Amino acid sequence: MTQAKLIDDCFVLDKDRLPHHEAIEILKSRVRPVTGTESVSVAEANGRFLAEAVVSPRAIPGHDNAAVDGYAFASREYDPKAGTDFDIVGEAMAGHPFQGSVPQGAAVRIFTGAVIPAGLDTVAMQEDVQVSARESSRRAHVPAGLKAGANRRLAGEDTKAGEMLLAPGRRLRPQDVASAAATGLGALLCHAPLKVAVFSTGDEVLRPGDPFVDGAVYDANAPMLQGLISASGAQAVDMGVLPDTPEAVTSALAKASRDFHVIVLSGGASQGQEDHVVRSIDALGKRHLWQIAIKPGRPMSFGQICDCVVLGLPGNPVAVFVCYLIYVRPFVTRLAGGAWPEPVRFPVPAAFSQRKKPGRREFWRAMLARENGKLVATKFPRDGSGLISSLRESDGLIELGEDVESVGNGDLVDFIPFAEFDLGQRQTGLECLKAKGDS
Ligand SMILES: Nc1nc2c(c(=O)[nH]1)N[C@H]1C(S)=C(S)[C@@H](COP(=O)(O)OP(=O)(O)OC[C@H]3O[C@@H](n4cnc5c(N)ncnc54)[C@H](O)[C@@H]3O)O[C@H]1N2
Ligand code: MOO
Repeated sequence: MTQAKLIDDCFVLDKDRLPHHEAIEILKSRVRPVTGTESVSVAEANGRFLAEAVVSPRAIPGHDNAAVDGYAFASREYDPKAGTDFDIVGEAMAGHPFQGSVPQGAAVRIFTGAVIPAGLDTVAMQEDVQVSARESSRRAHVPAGLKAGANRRLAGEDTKAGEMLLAPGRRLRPQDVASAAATGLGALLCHAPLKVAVFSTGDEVLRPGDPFVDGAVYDANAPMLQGLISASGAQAVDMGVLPDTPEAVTSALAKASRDFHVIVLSGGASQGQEDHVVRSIDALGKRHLWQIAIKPGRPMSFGQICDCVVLGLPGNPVAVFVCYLIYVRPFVTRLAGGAWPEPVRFPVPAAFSQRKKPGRREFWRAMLARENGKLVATKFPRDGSGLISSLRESDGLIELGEDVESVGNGDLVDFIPFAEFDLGQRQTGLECLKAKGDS
């Protein structure tokens, strides 16, 4: 008797599933910024998506100014071989320019940031200058060896008037905000925050803090998603846990679709009888994709209810995390007014060997380590999609394309550090790197 082969690998059907690049194309083609714009004070603009270009109305710095505390003089009156004595005729301080004109043969006592008086172009550092008092006047001996223009910061050397500093769509980092603030702009036109509703689903899911019940799991996905969404620059609102009934899922989605730009759900994404997310999207709106040839995260779905985007992620926390970083994050960023972000993939040698099933894209959790002074990637030893420990203990993801069938020791793999997704670094990883050092 021949026995029918059981489907013992839940990914055997991958050939019929949407390839990763097609899923990305669908997401990219369906997306445009959906939020309005608002004027935001420059300090509050940190982390916001810029809606219009920042063009500098002025040159920065506005004047030639001193880079050090010392004595300003005219280089044409200075002998760089022998040094020169100058009469000190006044002072220039930051915010208090020297008033009047500087006579021939004279220098001005000057402090860092002060405007260099007209006619002068060079500053000698005070440590190098000998000052002597002679009758009522004071003289400064500037030693040999200074170049014309030394210790002078030129007007406009940082920024030219009319220069475009920041393009629309940029997510403003502290250094971008500094650059805009330095031009004198008090407020910037930014996109209003994207509002994202976060639902967990499943009769087994309890909220952290609830008393434990046999057979239950605590909701790890919603707090994680809230952190991921905030890290992407959007506003997450926790909408609680939905029970496994079609009525509950459908009515919650219908209501949230009126109040939010995006709904992100976890759980109930696959084909079980208690999995209602896809059926609810179909009933209320339009589904654009479901089932991608990737691991983890295959049952992810994407659709819309009127103008609200719905992203249904699988329940397994690792699948939630990976799907969010690879698909949801760029999508949310674009909807929020940003450019589609591409994380940098760093080629790093593998310090392990492992076979891989071809035909699907895989994302492996990995740690960085140093071996003989070189950075290498080690794979987290276990693959389970429920292992939150693997997310906590890794430094990033190794991305393996559809054609890859195995990774051998020393092969270069594409490693994406979590820092590429604005998720910071694993502190213990850094300590570990330091401890192992290059010794
Ligand atoms: N017969 C098949 N079974 C499964 C398939 C399949 O193709 N055929 N796919 C597997 C894969 S892959 C995944 S991923 C999961 C996805 O299923 P669901 O999205 O329907 O997820 P659930 O069944 O609701 O949950 C899966 C797992 O995750 C736990 N979970 C759910 N929500 C949370 C939460 N908020 N916090 C922590 N953990 C959560 C849940 O208890 C389950 O253990 O389906 C496979 N099965
Ligand atoms: O791919 Mo599921 O998404 O393994 O956990």
